[in-house]
Amino acid sequence: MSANIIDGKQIAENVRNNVASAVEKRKAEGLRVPGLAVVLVGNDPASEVYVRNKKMDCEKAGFRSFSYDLKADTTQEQLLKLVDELNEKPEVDGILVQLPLPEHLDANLILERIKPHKDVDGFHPYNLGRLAQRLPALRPCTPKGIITLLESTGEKIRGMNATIVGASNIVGRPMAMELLLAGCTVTVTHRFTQDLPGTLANADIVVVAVGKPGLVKGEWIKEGAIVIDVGINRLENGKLVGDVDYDIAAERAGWITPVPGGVGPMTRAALLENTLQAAENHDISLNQG
Ligand SMILES: Nc1nc(=O)c2c([nH]1)NC[C@@H]1CN(c3ccc(C(=O)N[C@@H](CCC(=O)O)C(=O)O)cc3)C=[N+]21
Ligand SMILES: [Mg+2]
Repeated sequence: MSANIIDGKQIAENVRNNVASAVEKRKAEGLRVPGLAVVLVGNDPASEVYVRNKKMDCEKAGFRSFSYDLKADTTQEQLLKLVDELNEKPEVDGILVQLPLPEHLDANLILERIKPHKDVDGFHPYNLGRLAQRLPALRPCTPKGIITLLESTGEKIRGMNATIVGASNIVGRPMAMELLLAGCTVTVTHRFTQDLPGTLANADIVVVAVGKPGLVKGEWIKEGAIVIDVGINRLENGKLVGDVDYDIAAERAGWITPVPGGVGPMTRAALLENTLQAAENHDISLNQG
C-alpha cells in the first residue's frame, strides 16, 4: 500500500479563503475587521519567522494585526501590563503571546492573564475546561487544525482507535480531548510508556507530537492507518523532517501528512479561524455593553 498524502498546504489555503470571505462579508455589513495582537519577547530566530508569517496571514485574510516586539529582558510586570492593555483594547479581538518565552518569565501566569474571549491560542484553562465539557470555546490551533485534516480524508473517524504520542499542554493533551469528542477510543503515550510499538499496532489514527526525528518507526504503523506528524525538526543538513520515519510509514499508512506542508500550515489557518470567531463573539459582548 502507498499512502494518500494529506495536503495541509492546500487544505489550509481553503480555510484561509473561507476566513477572508467572511471578513469581506463583515465589511459589507459595516462590521469591524478582526484584529490580532501578536506579542514576541526576545529574538529567537524561529519565533521571529513564525510571528512574521502570522502577521502576513492576517493581512492576507483582511485582518488588522498589531505587533509588539519586546526586548529579551522584559519583566513579568511589563508583559502583564501589556496583556492588560490589550485585554481592554476594543480593536483587538485576539491576543497571541508567542512561545517559548524567555526563562525568567512565567508563561502560565501570562497566558492566564489573557481574557478568555481573546485567547485565540486556546491555551487558557477556561477554554480548555470548556473544551473538556464539550462547550463552545476557543480551541487550541494545532489539534483543531488536525481535526480539519482528518475530516478532509473523508474517512469515518468515529469509532477509530487513536493513539497520540506526546502529552504536551499545547498539542498532546488537547488533541486527546478533540479525538475523544470526535468519537475515537483514545490512547495517550508519553516518555513513561512501556510498549509504544505494541500500542501503535492497534492505532487507526496516529498523532505524533514530540519533536524527535525518527522517534516513530515506519514499521510500527498499522496498515492503512492515518498518520499525522506534528514534529518539525531541522536536521544539520538543513532539511526539515517530522517525528515519523516518513518513507516506510508512507508505504504502510492509508493517509499521511508531509513535513513541511502538513500540520504547520493548518495550525496557522486555525489561528485565523479562531480570531474570526473571537471577533464574532466580541461583537455580541460589545452590543450587550
Ligand atoms: N503562542 C504560540 N502559539 C503557537 O501556535 C505556537 C507558538 N506559540 N510557538 C511555536 C509553535 C509552533 N507553531 C508553528 C506554526 C506553524 C508552522 C508552520 O507553518 N510550519 C511549516 C514550515 C515552517 C518552516 O519552514 O519552518 C510547515 O510545517 O509546512 C510551524 C510551527 C506554532 N506555535
Ligand atoms: Mg505545528
